[in-house]
Amino acid sequence: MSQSAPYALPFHHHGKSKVRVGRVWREGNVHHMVEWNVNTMIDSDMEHAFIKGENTGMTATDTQKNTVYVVAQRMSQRCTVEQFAIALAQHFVRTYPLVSKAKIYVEQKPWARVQQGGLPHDHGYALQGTEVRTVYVTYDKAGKLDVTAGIKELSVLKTTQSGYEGFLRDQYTLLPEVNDRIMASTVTSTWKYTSQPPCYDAAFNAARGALLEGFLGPAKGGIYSPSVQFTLYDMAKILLDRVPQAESVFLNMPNLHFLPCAPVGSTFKNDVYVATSEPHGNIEAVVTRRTAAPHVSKL
Ligand SMILES: O=c1[nH]c(=O)c2[nH]c(=O)[nH]c2[nH]1
Repeated sequence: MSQSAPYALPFHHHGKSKVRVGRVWREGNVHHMVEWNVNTMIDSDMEHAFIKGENTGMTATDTQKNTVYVVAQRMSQRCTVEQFAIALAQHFVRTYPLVSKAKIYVEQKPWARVQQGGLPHDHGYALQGTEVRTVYVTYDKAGKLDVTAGIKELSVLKTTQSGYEGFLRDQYTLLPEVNDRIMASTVTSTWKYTSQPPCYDAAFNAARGALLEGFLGPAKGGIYSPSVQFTLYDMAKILLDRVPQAESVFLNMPNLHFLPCAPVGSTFKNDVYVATSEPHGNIEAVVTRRTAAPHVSKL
């Protein structure tokens, strides 16, 4: 760094946000489509741009955006969002000498093939739910690859098998203790892989299934939740059981309150609720294997 620079620049990176790409793989009449929202970020030796106003050697964010489409086209075989993010990160590090690390975050929109008369449609998709599949990949010059997969805003609700009792009471506490309430959340989770699973899609589906099972329990009867906290830990536990390549699970769980309602002229009869989204509780934790380093990530 320049001797004449009056202040240090301990951190900088630059990238392009929200690059939206659709990718279709046409296998005869059967087409496969994904939609990705890509965020690129690169660490590079570009102090001179900040301090001296010299852009020599800089990989412009416009170039990064263009590269998203180039690498999407290069993925000639159907691929997972993780494989795409890895290819993109490796491209930046391997192509540009001044780039020391690429950090790629991608959200996949929940397009799902429509079933028509019991048959999968050749080329027709519908949006499934609101949850988004995510991946955050980093790759550096030393060849260190980190893959953190996730799901954003998986909306879940159960009408019973949830309560909240035994908490501290003082002059500020109004909340009654209950052993039967509605529990609802939009779960955001990320899990970091120590090694590559045999199939990223299968690992994602297993993780999603684990989160749902931890929240809801078995189809018949469900499972009792004494708090969002306990359920969160259970969800992460099942995920770590089912996905052996995952080492650390981050979970963010808003507690979306359904408030018992007494309609005018009546009382609460376990049937009518005021549905709310704000204010909401917010419970967050990281659960890891004993030997693993935690990753804290809202991505
Ligand atoms: O499961 C819950 N955890 C809390 O921490 C909390 N706080 C609260 O008011 N209700 C709940 N419910």
